[in-house]
Amino acid sequence: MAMADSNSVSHSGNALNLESVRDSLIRQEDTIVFSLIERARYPVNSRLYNQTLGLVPGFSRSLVHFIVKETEAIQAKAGRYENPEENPFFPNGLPPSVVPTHKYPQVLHPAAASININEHIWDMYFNQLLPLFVAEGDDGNYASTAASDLNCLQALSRRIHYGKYVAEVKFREAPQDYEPLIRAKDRDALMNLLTFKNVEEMVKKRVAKKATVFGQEVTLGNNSSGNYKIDPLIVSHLYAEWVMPLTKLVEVEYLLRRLD
Ligand SMILES: O=C(O)C(=O)C[C@]1(C(=O)O)C=C[C@@H](O)C=C1
Repeated sequence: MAMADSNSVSHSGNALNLESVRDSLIRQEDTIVFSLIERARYPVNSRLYNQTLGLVPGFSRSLVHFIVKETEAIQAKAGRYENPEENPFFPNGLPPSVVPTHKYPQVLHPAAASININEHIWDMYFNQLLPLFVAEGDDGNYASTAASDLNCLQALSRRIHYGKYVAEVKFREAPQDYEPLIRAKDRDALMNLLTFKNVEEMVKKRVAKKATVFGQEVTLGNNSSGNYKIDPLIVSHLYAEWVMPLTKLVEVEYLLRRLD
């Protein structure tokens, strides 16, 4: 029988420890790599991101902004943001959930809810990452392209904000090491303490390998074309330059609030 994957602490009921939290990060790599492969099906479609075209009557921002905001509103009604692992890109004015509340385990310090770096993730994704891996051109598939963008954004956001759980585990495992640094508000020392260079090297190699495996042309013969749907080097660059540094930023922000 297939087992439900333990993609998240809030669903798995697993003990919270560094291994289980890292397992979740590893599983989330699959989601991120697949979401990028899906987005790469479409060309850049830059009209989607242009604020000045006025594509949506009465809405002054870009079409992608409109689609993300409206999608988040319906997902909020269905309870998505009741899950402490999920953070909206447009938190202001979101409608409340209309479905029965699910009891998510209270793992995090309540201050976790005040940490949302999605503005940063939005900027990184559209201005730095996207131009690296999509083709030039415009095929008019704006709604589908925006849905793909939202999948990428949500997968990246979930992974990066998962730093809250990583930080909670690290704090619980060594409060005597973290507490003095938190009291001294010493960001640099906290950053050093929570950094494992060897783990980061493994993550970079593994995500590049996943991009190679998931993004290869599958044929029935054994002639591999050597073409990948997303360049494995771009995926490891994404992790090295943005995903891991932003996860660590979330970890530091969380720890700084951990004793409040
Ligand atoms: O695995 C950890 O310990 C994490 O904090 C996660 C992570 C990452 O983002 O992948 C971040 C910092 C560490 O240096 C190693 C990896």
